[in-house]
Amino acid sequence: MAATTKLSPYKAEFLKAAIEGGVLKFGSFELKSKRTSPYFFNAGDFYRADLLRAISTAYAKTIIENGSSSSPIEFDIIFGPAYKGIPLATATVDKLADLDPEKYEKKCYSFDRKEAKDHGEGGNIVGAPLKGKRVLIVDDVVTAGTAKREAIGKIRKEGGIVVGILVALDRMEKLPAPSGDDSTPMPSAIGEIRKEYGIPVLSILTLDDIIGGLKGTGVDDDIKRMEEYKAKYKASD
Ligand SMILES: O=P(O)(O)OC[C@H]1O[C@H](OP(=O)(O)OP(=O)(O)O)[C@H](O)[C@@H]1O
Ligand SMILES: O=C(O)c1cc(=O)[nH]c(=O)[nH]1
Repeated sequence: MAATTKLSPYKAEFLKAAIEGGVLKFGSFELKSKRTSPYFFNAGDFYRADLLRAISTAYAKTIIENGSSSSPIEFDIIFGPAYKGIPLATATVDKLADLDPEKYEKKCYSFDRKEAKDHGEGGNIVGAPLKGKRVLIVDDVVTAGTAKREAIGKIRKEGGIVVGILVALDRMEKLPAPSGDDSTPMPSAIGEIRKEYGIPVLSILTLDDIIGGLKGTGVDDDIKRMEEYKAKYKASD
């Protein structure tokens, strides 16, 4: 892939790594929503060390960059919802400590079990205790928002304070309309979570970043299909 020019360097590097590593694919994919998408991002494929490094670096830089803006995300614990969120959250806290030890080396990670353990240490949270702590959720994507709401519920039940969510990709797409009519304007799942919980939901990349980052790289057909998909499913918020 030729170098991308419109994105900030860390976003462009992440996009390049995701495509070259086969994590971001182009073609025809059925989503959880049953929509047929011309692109698919599978965070379960970040299992190779160089790819894990690429995504944890991009998460860490998104946090650091946001931290220098007027609304910094201050947190004590990065929480990764089971299962795919677990390696993402642990790698991110490690990468943050590498990039800025003074600020991040005492930050912690934590994650949930899908099923509570009734022996040994018991419970359904592994890692740093959440009580009274500011918790940033790191995960792959938001589709309907169900898994994120569940994670927020678990964290709050343990006494943690959820301060934000960071995902790898914001697909910028609308929730399905109750009528099933795709032409009905609808908000995004990410937008609904922002409103409902009053927390920031950040992403490394958006669909617009992918389209913009790919322009001029000779994949015009993929770009066209993503633009058509966006025209059909873009959220109203
Ligand atoms: O419901 P949403 O918040 O929109 O998110 C969708 C989540 O669903 C999938 O993971 P899943 O919960 O199936 O768990 P897994 O990581 O074990 O695959 C996917 O990888 C997202 O993380
Ligand atoms: O909406 C989905 O099901 C979905 C889209 C995507 O790009 N990646 C993913 O893991 N799920």
